[in-house]
Amino acid sequence: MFNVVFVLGPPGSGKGTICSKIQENLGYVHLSAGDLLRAERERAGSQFGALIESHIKNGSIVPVEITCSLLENAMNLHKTANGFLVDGFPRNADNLSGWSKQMSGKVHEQFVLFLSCPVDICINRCLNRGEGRTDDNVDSLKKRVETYNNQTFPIIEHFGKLNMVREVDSERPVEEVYEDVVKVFEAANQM
Ligand SMILES: Nc1ncnc2c1ncn2[C@@H]1O[C@H](COP(=O)(O)OP(=O)(O)OP(=O)(O)O)[C@@H](O)[C@H]1O
Ligand SMILES: Nc1ccn([C@H]2C[C@H](O)[C@@H](COP(=O)(O)O)O2)c(=O)n1
Ligand SMILES: [Mg+2]
Repeated sequence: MFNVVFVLGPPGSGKGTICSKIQENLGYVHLSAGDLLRAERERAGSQFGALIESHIKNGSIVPVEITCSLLENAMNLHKTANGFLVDGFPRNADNLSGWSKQMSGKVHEQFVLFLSCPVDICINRCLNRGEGRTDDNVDSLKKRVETYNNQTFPIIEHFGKLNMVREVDSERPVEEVYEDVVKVFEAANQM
C-alpha cells in the first residue's frame, strides 16, 4: 500500500520547492506529475510527446491514463518509501476518477497539502523562474490559471468536504512556509 500526500496549489505557489525540502528531510519521495510528463515528452520513442507538449503549452490537462501510469511506475521504483508527495495531481475530475479507477486498493491517501498564494504573485514567480519551461510565458500562464480556477480548485474543495485538506499560506518566504508544512506532517504522522 503506497502512502500518498497530494500537493496542490496554483502554478508558482511553490509545490516543487516545498516538496524538495520535504523529500530531503521527512523521508517522502517527491513525484511531480509535471516533471514526469516533461520527461515522457523528451523520451526517445514516446508516442505521447506531441500530445503532452500541446497540453503543457495550452495549460490544459493530459489524459489521466498517461499521467497516472507514469506516477504508478515511479512509485513502483520506490516500494520501500515511507510515502509519496504526488505534486500537481489530481488536477481535474478526469485525474481524480482515473486515479480512483487505477489506484484503488493500492494507495492510502493521507491528506492534501494545499499551498495557497495570490495568483498575481504566482504568475510573477513563474515568469522569473528561469528554468526554460515552455509554459512559463504570459499566454500559457493565463490558460494554466484558468485551468486551476475552473478544474483544480474544485478538486481541492472536494477533498475539503472530506476534511482532508491542510492549507498553508505560501505567499511568505520559503523557510516560513516550510516551518508550517513540517507542522502539518508532524501532526499527520504524530512525529
Ligand atoms: N515562498 C516562496 N517565496 C518566493 N519564491 C518562491 C517561493 N516558493 C517558490 N518560489 C519560487 O517560485 C518559483 C515557482 O516555484 P515552484 O516551481 O516550486 O512552484 P510550483 O507550484 O511547483 O509551480 P508549477 O505548478 O508551475 O510547477 C520558483 O522560481 C521558486 O524558486
Ligand atoms: N496532473 C497533471 C499535472 C501536470 N500536467 C501538465 C499540465 C501542466 O500545466 C503541466 C505542468 O505541470 P506543473 O509542472 O506546473 O505541475 O503539466 C497535467 O496535464 N496533468
Ligand atoms: Mg512544480
